[in-house]
Amino acid sequence: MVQQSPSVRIVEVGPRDGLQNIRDSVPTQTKLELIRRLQATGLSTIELTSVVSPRAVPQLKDCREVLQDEEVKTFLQNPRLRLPVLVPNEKGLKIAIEHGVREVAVFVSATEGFSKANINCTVQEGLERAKRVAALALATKEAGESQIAVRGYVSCIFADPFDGQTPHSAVLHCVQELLKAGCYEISLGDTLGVGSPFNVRSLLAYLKDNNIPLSKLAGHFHDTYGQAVANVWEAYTCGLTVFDSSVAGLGGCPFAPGAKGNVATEDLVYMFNNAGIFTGVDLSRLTEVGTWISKQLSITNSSRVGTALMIKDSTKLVSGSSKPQQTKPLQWTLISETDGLLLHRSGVNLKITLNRPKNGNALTATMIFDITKAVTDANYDAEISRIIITANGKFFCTGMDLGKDSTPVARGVSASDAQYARLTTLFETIDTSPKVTIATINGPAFGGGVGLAFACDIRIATNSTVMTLSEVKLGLCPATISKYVIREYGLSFAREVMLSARPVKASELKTRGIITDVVGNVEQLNLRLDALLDALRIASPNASRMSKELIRLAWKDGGGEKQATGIKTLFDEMMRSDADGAHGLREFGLKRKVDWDAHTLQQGKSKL
Ligand SMILES: CC(C)(COP(=O)([O-])OP(=O)([O-])OC[C@H]1O[C@@H](n2cnc3c(N)ncnc32)[C@H](O)[C@@H]1OP(=O)([O-])[O-])[C@@H](O)C(=O)NCCC(=O)NCCSC(=O)C[C@@](C)(O)CC(=O)[O-]
Repeated sequence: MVQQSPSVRIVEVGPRDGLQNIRDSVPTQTKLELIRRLQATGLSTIELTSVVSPRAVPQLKDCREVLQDEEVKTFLQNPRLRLPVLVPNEKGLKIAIEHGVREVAVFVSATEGFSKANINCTVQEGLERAKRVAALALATKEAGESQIAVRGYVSCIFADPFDGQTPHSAVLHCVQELLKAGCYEISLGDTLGVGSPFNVRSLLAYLKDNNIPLSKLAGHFHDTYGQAVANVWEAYTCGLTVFDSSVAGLGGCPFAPGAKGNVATEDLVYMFNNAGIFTGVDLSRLTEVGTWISKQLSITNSSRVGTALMIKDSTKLVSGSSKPQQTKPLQWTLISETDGLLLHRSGVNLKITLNRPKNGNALTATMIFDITKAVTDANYDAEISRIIITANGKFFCTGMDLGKDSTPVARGVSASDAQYARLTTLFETIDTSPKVTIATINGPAFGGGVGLAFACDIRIATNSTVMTLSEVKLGLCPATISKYVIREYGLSFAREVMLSARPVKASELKTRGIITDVVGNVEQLNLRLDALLDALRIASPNASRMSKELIRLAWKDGGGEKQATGIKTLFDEMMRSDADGAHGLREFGLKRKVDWDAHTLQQGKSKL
């Protein structure tokens, strides 16, 4: 297969620029793991470390160990990878060469104040030093090997923390000198992160007018004022195609109070991907690296894209796949059909479909009995892990059957025990089910229909869904369902909607966290359900049951003796040698992920 070469090259500077300002020492193994993970995302240029004095940059005092690592050594020999190492002087260069480094980076500041503070010399002295290092590096040419490539950095291109604004001419001077010294590329660093697109365009135009080929320049923007992504885009439209960035936006500048790190690599990849500009980087893997390193360093992930994608991923479990159309639909087999109810089965999933659309799926006594029986049977079936309640037609469920022969009150009779018992048993059977229950709500719900949805663990819905506690309009109250409605809504909101019978739309239900996901239509709802069920394969059914029990204990007996005893019982149960935990931990030790659906189906025969 022909490999497409990236239209934009990203220079990942996380392991060096990103880490060097972190005060707590980062273990070498974490640095190595970061490099390995970054390389696996498709990034082909990664700045490995900096061979500097441990006194100057204590965080990178393990640069030799990093370069000596066997995997890094293999990377260094890979002709497809560029792995620059920052070297401040000849000593650093010598060490880098000894470790097989094939590309080094030299750096200067365009401004005197920062040069003095950062490398304790004038700009001119810094340039002389960089030139000496570059000359030595370029002179190095072992038998059969190409010479060492040299990249140049110019910092403070827009402003200096001590001197203020940087004149364009100061940047031009440094760029000219470094190019003359043999640097193949100069990275222009907005070290303080103060520049904006206007400054970028103005500087690049000036450099171009002064005969600096833009193909020799790279952009290195920090994000202090939130302009970094915009600056990269502006530089790209001006003609630059190489950009420095760091995963999770790692980095900072000790001389710029409040300075943010580098522009986040995730944000760049996302931006270029959206513009159809190929970076060669797998965004999803990169996001995982950003999340991982942020956790390792106990810092907030500064990548907006990384954070957004991480949240999206973490809600996938309850909200289904972000791309339902890419989910392979499950095969559902009809296993039973009664008056008003269909039962389908797919693997460990049982779907109960209310099938009385002409009457808005209002709950007849037969339906209540059949739903209760189906849930009860499933509760005892070791091969069922999840129960889905959904409906055919325009409505999800219009609640208790109000037909004239259906309710005692409609018949002019007061004896209501049987109806009370029916409804109570129905909702309680669902609510106390040890299985994961999912209401897949295809449209409006009223009264008992709301109760049906609220007795379930997870709710997903179409945007035509509206929930109405309409009982007061009929002179009734939401009696048996109140247990679940008030639990999920909370007292104040429950009071408001019970007393007003206000229809609550899907969008509001989503905002309130009642519905985890809203989709456009029933087809999408079915796909979203399948995606959700697929995502839940990672969860052990027994662990889910115990988790449900913990929630119940907190709800019913929070802070009390019963909760404490219940937690202890569940703790003991999960630690048993024959429990799911034993299997899960064994597989974890073998670095294997458990498909709990497959595992469940291997145990015993289904009763249904
Ligand atoms: C749903 C809309 C807005 C549709 O309003 P619409 O779109 O104008 O359609 P419609 O009214 O023509 O309804 C379509 C069909 O569904 C029937 N239908 C509809 N709902 C029921 C029902 N519950 N029971 C029996 N039949 C029902 C309705 O009678 C009609 O059948 P058709 O006349 O064509 O043969 C309207 O029909 C309506 O307002 N229905 C009543 C909804 C309601 O208020 N439900 C609450 C019931 S009380 C309850 O659930 C008590 C409980 C359980 O909470 C107590 C407790 O908690 O203990």
